Amino acid sequence: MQLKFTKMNGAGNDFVMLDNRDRSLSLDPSRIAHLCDRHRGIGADGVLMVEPSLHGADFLMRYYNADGGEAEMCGNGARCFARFATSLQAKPSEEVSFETLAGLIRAQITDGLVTIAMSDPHSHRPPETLDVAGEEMEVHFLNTGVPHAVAFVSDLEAVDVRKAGAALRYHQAFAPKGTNANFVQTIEPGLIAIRTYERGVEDETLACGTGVCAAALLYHLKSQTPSPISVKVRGGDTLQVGFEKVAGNFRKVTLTGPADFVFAGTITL
Ligand SMILES: N[C@H](CCC[C@H](N)C(=O)O)C(=O)O
Repeated sequence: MQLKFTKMNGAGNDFVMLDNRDRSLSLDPSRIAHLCDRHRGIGADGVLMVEPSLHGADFLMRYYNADGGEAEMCGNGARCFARFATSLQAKPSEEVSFETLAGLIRAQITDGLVTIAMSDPHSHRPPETLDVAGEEMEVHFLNTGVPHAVAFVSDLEAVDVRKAGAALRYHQAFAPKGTNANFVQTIEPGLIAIRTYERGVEDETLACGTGVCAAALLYHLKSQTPSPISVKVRGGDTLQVGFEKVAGNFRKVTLTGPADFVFAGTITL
């Protein structure tokens, strides 16, 4: 089987993009994982498929992690999806909407930067002290389309993200589905830095969009710093998170950042 694909990345979080508007593709988890394999496949943190909308949006977005499992949402992936899906249109639009398992996402494309309006965050938990790989950490939690545990630290470079990230990702407190694990350091008021161990990639990624949103919103709760909040990711980019508070709840959360085409090709499966 010859499969056409496009490779993109959003702030270093990289993806295989597939056009499945005819719904002819049916890839099992092992094939998805093969596409993401950095030695035997194309190499990526995940796979995004463009499918026809089911409820009146422009498209439907399916997201799969590198381990082949489907996830509800992907923030960096959604920005890449917006640019890729509109590139398939006869007259590419600058605004696009698409359904995800986490809800409807609207995107605005301007000069290579993409702003997505996220689904409303939920399931906020007050911080709790957890044993994370033998170290006591105060851990916050928020679901921004997918689950995120966030620990604020004084020195991001000193964190063993693979060890502490895996311990948090599989921690009993987040069983059975687990969570993404984020470590955040305040750089200056309104600017934080983040490192993320991603569920389903099972490693640190160069950026995690939904993690960036969770970190920014939880940082607001800690510091009362107003919107927008800038977040510097491991890959070197700085993403912007906007939000409003309505009756104490976060609403109109937006994520702005790059979404770049890298190459297109055909893989033999
Ligand atoms: N690994 C995440 C999904 C992708 C999130 C990340 N790539 C993003 O940009 O939001 C999970 O399984 O919950």
